[in-house]
Amino acid sequence: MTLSNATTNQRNCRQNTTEEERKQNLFLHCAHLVLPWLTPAELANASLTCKTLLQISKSITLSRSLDASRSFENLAIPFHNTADNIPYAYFIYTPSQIIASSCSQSLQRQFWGSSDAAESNSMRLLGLELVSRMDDTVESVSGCECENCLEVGHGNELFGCPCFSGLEDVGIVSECGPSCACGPECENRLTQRGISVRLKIVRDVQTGWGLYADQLIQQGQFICEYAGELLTTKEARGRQQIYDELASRRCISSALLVVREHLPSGKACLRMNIDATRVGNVARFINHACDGGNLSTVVVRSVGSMLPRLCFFASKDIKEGEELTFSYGEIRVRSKGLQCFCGSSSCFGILPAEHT
Ligand SMILES: C[S@@+](CC[C@H](N)C(=O)[O-])C[C@H]1O[C@@H](n2cnc3c(N)ncnc32)[C@H](O)[C@@H]1O
Repeated sequence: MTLSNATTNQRNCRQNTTEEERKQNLFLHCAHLVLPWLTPAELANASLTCKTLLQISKSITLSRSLDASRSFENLAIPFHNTADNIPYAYFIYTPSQIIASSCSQSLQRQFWGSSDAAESNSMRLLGLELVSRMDDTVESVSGCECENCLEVGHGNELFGCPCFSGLEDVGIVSECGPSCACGPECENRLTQRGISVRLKIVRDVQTGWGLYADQLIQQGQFICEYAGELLTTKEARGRQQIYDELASRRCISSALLVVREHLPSGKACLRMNIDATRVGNVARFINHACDGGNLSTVVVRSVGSMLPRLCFFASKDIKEGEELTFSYGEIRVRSKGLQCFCGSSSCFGILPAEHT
């Protein structure tokens, strides 16, 4: 071989290597873009194809298990499982209520689990745009123009803002909203700033995933909203039938909540059907306790917002590591009623089911 032949071979070889590297980098880049959109079953299939995809799938699974909220909340909410080998629960995350019909097309899947923070952030913002937030449904009512919405009086009572009415004891609270001049930092928007207590999601063999306190929580502290798809009663009835059927075969853990607001006369004046089964937030993991648990539910109205929101507050002091629970409602005898494992001394033995 002559000297010039050898040099040409070396150059071809280097060009081939660079081309191989370029293809490999492109493959990696595409995999990092596509795999976080996959469901667990699709991810498992992809991981069987080659070592590279197996590695990426593993890192996606780890990052999913570290934050159920996909950075939508202020604090990460991790999954913990020593009961079996399921690393996380898969669903589409929304930090606030959404209208079911508008999300059915756009929210079939969600970007979740990339270890690249920049990519994750831009995809999260894209996800937020896809979510048609209830904040957009604004009534034309005039709100407050206070400089300081809530002032503390001598007896520690709050007063000042006409929007404020704190009636937690009867389960209704009114907050400043989109029609008010005050901004997001206003003290009378407690439930609008997202989750501010550390929480975790723990798996139990009998009750499945459950939401737990990861710090001491004081009585009266705001925990989270019950976010999900807002359904018409007709839609809710249809979905409940399907969920009941699937739940009796242990194929699904449904999270369809019916909220009724009552007039002092006892008559129901408002009914909300919130389904967090497919699209929801961490409240979908709150299990039932026959003794009422440690959470109370409060209907929160924000001035100018058309629809109220259902929020959870601590009904007593809650220790770090304690499970957060509330009562799903009255027990009703059903042929396919699920067994209750709440463990309280007043346990009825059967899970309450909604009259949808
Ligand atoms: C809103 S989800 C709560 C999260 C659920 N544990 C999960 O794994 O996704 C409601 C479902 O959780 C289960 N569950 C909740 N409380 C329970 C209890 N006290 N005993 C047994 N199962 C319970 C039932 O399967 C119920 O349909």
